[in-house]
Amino acid sequence: MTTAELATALPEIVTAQVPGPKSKELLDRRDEAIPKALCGKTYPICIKQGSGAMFEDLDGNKFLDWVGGVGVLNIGYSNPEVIEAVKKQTEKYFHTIFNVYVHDGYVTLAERLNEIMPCKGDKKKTYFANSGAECDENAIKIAKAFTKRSGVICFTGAFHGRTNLTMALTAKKAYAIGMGPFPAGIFRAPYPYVYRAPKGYTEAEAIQYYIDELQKIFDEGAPASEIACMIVEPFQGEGGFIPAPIEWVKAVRKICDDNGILMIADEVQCGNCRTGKYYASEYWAEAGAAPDIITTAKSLGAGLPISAITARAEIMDAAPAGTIGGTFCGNPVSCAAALAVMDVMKRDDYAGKARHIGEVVMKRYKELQEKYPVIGDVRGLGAMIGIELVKDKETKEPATELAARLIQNAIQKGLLLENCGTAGNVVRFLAPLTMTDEQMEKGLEIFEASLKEAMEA
Ligand SMILES: Cc1ncc(COP(=O)(O)O)c(C=O)c1O
Repeated sequence: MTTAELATALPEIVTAQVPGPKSKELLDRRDEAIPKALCGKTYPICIKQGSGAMFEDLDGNKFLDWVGGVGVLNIGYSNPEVIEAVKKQTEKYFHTIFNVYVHDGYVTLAERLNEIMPCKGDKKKTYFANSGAECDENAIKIAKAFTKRSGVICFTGAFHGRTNLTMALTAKKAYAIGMGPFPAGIFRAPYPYVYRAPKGYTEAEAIQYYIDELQKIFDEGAPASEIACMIVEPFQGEGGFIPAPIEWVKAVRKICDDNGILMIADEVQCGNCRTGKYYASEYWAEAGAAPDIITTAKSLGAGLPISAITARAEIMDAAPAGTIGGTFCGNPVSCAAALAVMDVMKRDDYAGKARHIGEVVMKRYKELQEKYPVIGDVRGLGAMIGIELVKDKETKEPATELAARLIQNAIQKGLLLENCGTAGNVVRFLAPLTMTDEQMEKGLEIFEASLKEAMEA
């Protein structure tokens, strides 16, 4: 099958079981060659080629991908314009070390991001790193340099990466076992998940509860004058696909303004058109609560490693020479890919595509919520949607095994899904925004059939 044919194909299993024989052989070799920590058994899938929202495995099974490389493939697999830009760049040079000799792609990409990033201020600057963890870590270093303070506030459910500092900010304890000691001065407040606020609260009361909990850090943890920054995911990803309510964001903005604290929006997963805006912080800016610093990665380079930190010039210029930078940061091939991604996403209105897909999927998920008592909360922003499985709507007890069975069933029918959330009971929707309407319908059909089977097991 050609990649052009694959882009519009429908999910279909051609071997009786996943994994088929060719994939099985590679999986066995993987188990011998790669650390156990990276050899999970949930996804017995080996890719041969991808196109649009589809990929084909080594055995010819065709999958519709609703995971999208965990937010990396907003523009789909192997976009031809990105391929062309990467080819052109590789024919010129692969690498320069930016602080020794400058290349045009780095500067142009920075200028383009400075224009569109909805953070506070007029004159902005951007610095590039290689991954989500690196951009978050560097945003915090820059915030410390600017404020001359060392404290950092993060939130429950947060995921910011796996370097020593970002691991300390990441909430999931299992990811950090035996990895300490971690840096001092990190404080954690509850992320404003209204659905799980103390029983009986109205939405407004729940938001106030989360604001009060945040304030407690200043009373019990550290004075506000010692805090450099707060780092928040506008739409929490790994923690369970939860949008931060705008009234809470406005209150956080005020707390930051009143106390000289910088507000960092981590758009590593939710950025690059996923939520129906180019960056989710646009929703905050429209409400008068723009963050000071925005970090992004994943779909920025369509799969090539690149991440960005953008803020007003006075913040970015506070980092002394030598404190930021790295050999591969702003690699020319990654910058070329990111520039092509931005051209395509702006020209073809990818934010609009996310709104369209989001509307259709959300409507269907809400119908499923009415129909099946195992579906608790359903929430989303654009095409970033979480559907939560519970044992009982009243108690909201997580149905973790049910989510695992649903995912397994869907894989056998050609739909790739992934879970998230502290209990692993939220199924996330992160399909490439290139998905056709026909593929979306087929995916929704498979989703419901897989859920029904999982409930009957
Ligand atoms: C919100 C957020 N921040 C940071 C990261 C870390 O990114 P990376 O895995 O590229 O280091 C992730 C990864 O999933 C993420 O979702």
